[in-house]
Amino acid sequence: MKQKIAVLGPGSWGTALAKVLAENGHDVRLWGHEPSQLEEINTKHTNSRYLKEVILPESLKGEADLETCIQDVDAILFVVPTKAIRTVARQVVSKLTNRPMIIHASKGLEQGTHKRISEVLLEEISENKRKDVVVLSGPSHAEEVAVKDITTITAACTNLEAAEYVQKLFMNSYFRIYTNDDVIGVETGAALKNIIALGSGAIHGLGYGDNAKAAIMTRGLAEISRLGVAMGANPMTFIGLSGLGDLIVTCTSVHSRNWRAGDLLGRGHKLDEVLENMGMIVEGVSTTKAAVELARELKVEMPITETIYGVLYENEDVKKAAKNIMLRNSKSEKEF
Ligand SMILES: NC(=O)c1ccc[n+]([C@@H]2O[C@H](COP(=O)([O-])OP(=O)(O)OC[C@H]3O[C@@H](n4cnc5c(N)ncnc54)[C@H](O)[C@@H]3O)[C@@H](O)[C@H]2O)c1
Ligand SMILES: O=P(O)(O)OC[C@H](O)CO
Repeated sequence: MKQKIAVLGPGSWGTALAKVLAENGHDVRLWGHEPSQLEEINTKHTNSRYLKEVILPESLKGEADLETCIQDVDAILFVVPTKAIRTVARQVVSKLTNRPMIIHASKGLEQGTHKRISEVLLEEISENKRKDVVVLSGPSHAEEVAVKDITTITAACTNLEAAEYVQKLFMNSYFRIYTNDDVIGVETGAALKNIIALGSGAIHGLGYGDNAKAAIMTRGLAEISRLGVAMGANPMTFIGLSGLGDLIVTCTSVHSRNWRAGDLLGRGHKLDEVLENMGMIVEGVSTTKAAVELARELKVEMPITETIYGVLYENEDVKKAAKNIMLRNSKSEKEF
């Protein structure tokens, strides 16, 4: 059934997801705070800063006024960077007139609180103002979804009916959605893979080969799972789309902003310079800080994440860091 949907965040991912929804016949409005970008979406049907050469459906409307955008919608999809989730949720809650389904497709952990995004949304949008909160996550670069390349991702909610509602909204011949009830596992896999992608890019930038890439992905998955399980996740979720699947795509694709940022760091560029040139969100940088703090608090060993933290926040030399991690005390692969 045709649904009215507000998409908040007209960056690469918000635009690609809004395009899928509009192509599926839904009434979609895309909200952002850059008037010229919304004007471009409405007149030229493009969003050239984020998705070059992609033509958007004419039915997809850009909307500058948040209140108008969320008026009477069946669902609201949050796709702003993690650092903006709480602020945007607060803006939304004061303007809600009905009880929409809340969906989010962002990947990260909140700075300071270390909360998952769905936790922030549940905290800010009280139950009487919304239906469930559903997480959308998996191996999916916006650039490929926007040209209808085949993609599979996960819709997660403890209420499977809500996850199935979201599955139906998005499913089509190039975009396949699976459901999952392990929200913690799906969100932690999504957030933490960006840290490992930074490392995988750095390894490439330093000139190491495929063995090193396989090593960081495999041992990275081990530490993602360790922290995720300590947070309450089902370990099996980490070999699914939102875990291993997303780790593979982010650690191997040139589309990945996290991988590209890591590659530049490996080549000796400074973090500030890398982030300035990227022009889009690189979630792994702030997630590294939140993950290290959380791992220390929960007493979970995360040597790769700690090493990347040293490079990002303590000015450690990336070349030396790569050597040092290889020379840590020997251990068994079976130690979880
Ligand atoms: N790009 C992808 O392929 C992809 C895929 C899956 C998930 N994600 C996740 O989606 C989230 C968004 O990523 P993206 O790639 O679209 O980022 P982006 O940098 O391309 O775009 C971010 C958008 O959010 C807007 N924004 C930022 N702060 C805002 C605020 N306070 N209020 C309103 N709008 C604000 C920006 O104007 C921009 O339109 C991230 O968490 C990312 O990890 C991205
Ligand atoms: O471009 P990245 O590194 O933010 O990754 C995008 C998506 O999360 C890949 O699934």
